[in-house]
Amino acid sequence: MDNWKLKEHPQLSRNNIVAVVVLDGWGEFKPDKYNCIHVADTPTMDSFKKSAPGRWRLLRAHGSAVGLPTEDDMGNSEVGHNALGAGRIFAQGAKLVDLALASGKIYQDEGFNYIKPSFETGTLHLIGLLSDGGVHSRLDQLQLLLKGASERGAKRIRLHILTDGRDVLDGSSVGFVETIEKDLAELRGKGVDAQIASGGGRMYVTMDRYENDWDVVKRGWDAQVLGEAPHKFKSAVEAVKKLREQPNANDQYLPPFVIVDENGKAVGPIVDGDAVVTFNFRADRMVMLAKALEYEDFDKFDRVRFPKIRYAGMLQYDGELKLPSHYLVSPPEIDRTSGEYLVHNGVRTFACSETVKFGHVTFFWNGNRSGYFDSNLEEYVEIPSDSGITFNVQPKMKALEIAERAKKAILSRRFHQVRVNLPNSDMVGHTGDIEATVVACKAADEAVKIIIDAIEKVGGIYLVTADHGNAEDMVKRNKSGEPLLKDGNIQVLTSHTLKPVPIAIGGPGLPDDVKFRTDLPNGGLANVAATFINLHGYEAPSDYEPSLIEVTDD
Ligand SMILES: O=C(O)[C@@H](CO)OP(=O)(O)O
Ligand SMILES: [Mn+2]
Ligand SMILES: [Mn+2]
Repeated sequence: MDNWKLKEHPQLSRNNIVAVVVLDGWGEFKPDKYNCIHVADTPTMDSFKKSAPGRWRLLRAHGSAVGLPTEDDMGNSEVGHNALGAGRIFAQGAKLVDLALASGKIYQDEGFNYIKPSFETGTLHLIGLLSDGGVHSRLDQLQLLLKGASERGAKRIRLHILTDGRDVLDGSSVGFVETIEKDLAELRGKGVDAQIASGGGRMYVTMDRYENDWDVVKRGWDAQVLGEAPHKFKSAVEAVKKLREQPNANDQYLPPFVIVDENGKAVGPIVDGDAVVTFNFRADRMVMLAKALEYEDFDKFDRVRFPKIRYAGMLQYDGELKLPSHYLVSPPEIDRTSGEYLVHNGVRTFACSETVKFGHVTFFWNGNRSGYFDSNLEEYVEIPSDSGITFNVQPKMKALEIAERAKKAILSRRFHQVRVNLPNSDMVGHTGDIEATVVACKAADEAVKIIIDAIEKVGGIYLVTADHGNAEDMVKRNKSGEPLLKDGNIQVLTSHTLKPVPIAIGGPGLPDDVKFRTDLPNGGLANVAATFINLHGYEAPSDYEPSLIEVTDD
């Protein structure tokens, strides 16, 4: 690729300072007491809405608009930020794995053939998130993989499960474990020695991200590899049921457990000669474990034992690090992202969030690629997140710090694009704590105000949007939209939603005649990159989804 030069925009000038703000988990929904954004005091975001339709509108952020298999798939940060940064819609991991399983190609490709020799004398270990959430993994894909691997010679299989409660309702873990236990029993009926070997809640065991807290990965390592955990059970159904009885227990944070035989011995530690597959397709929360499983040199925690295994990821999780080096399905090839174009055209970028979302505006934004395109033109700042807490205890998180850092970058006039992710509505929404989520939404709104004020001072432009819904609806509903009661109680929705997200543009640098086009009613997140490329004074590459704006002459 040598033609990185973007054409100058015929009407919009270059060298503007453009703030690109992504509110994580901020969708649009009717006023309702379970709509935390509506309940919260959010004057800044509300004020944008008044400029509709010309400078405020809604965007699609789920399903096919972000490359997911069906319109029932809620949006998520990975696919959302991929679309925002890349300006095009790519078939995403969930879909690519579906296709590879349906065609059987998954069993013909390099990754599976790499692990297969271990089936002869070793065990096949499958590690991943056990739910049908479709954000990080999917139960039906795991079921197909179990069947497919056993038909192709895996004689001893151990499953290391992570319970969800974040992409699906809390408490649903029991049902998922029961379902997979049935599949394993069927396999045993066919002579395959298959069982669950360990488990734990995704947020407490294994699925940390962006190196926020290595202890999370270590707890998983101890259970999965060493066969050691504070809790030991004879069966996983019993484990999950019992551990959920502890005060304040929930699926996301279940402590690690191992399954033991009648002599109290762990049934499935990972040992030399075994094969391991991490079956999540989504990258961010698997990269840390992938490093622990693959890197010879590793100093993040004491692994005690580093077994000689054949390891493959469901996908390759990091295209820059080529991690893991073996994988069952090739990841989407998200190339020529907006960030790469901007550096080739001399546009200077500053990106910032706190640890738990830092990779969203860098790694995901740049097409699942770590590092800078050009460190002379880019600066990425990570504000350390609190670790070891659930964010309902600190619903303001680091929103203020992120906004202040962005403000400084804007006022310095050193950057053309100042890009941030404000995590509050998403991270606190996932805790299911409605009161705290209201506080979170207000904090995010205040952070937006700080950034907008800075843009005002430098005569710049702002573009404020979100990656998917979450805090705007915190209750499970029936088909007619009423809360779906269970035993007379509402069921708190901890997951993302299918709702559209707002986008607002403005600022003193935005010419009066710039408005949202009216001919893109189905516009989605992938249309945003061309939009901000225009705001930087350039035409977007011709194969990008069209820009949302036009320069009118009235
Ligand atoms: O926390 C996460 O991993 C997901 C939900 O599973 O949220 P987000 O896509 O917003 O990062
Ligand atoms: Mn998100
Ligand atoms: Mn989320």
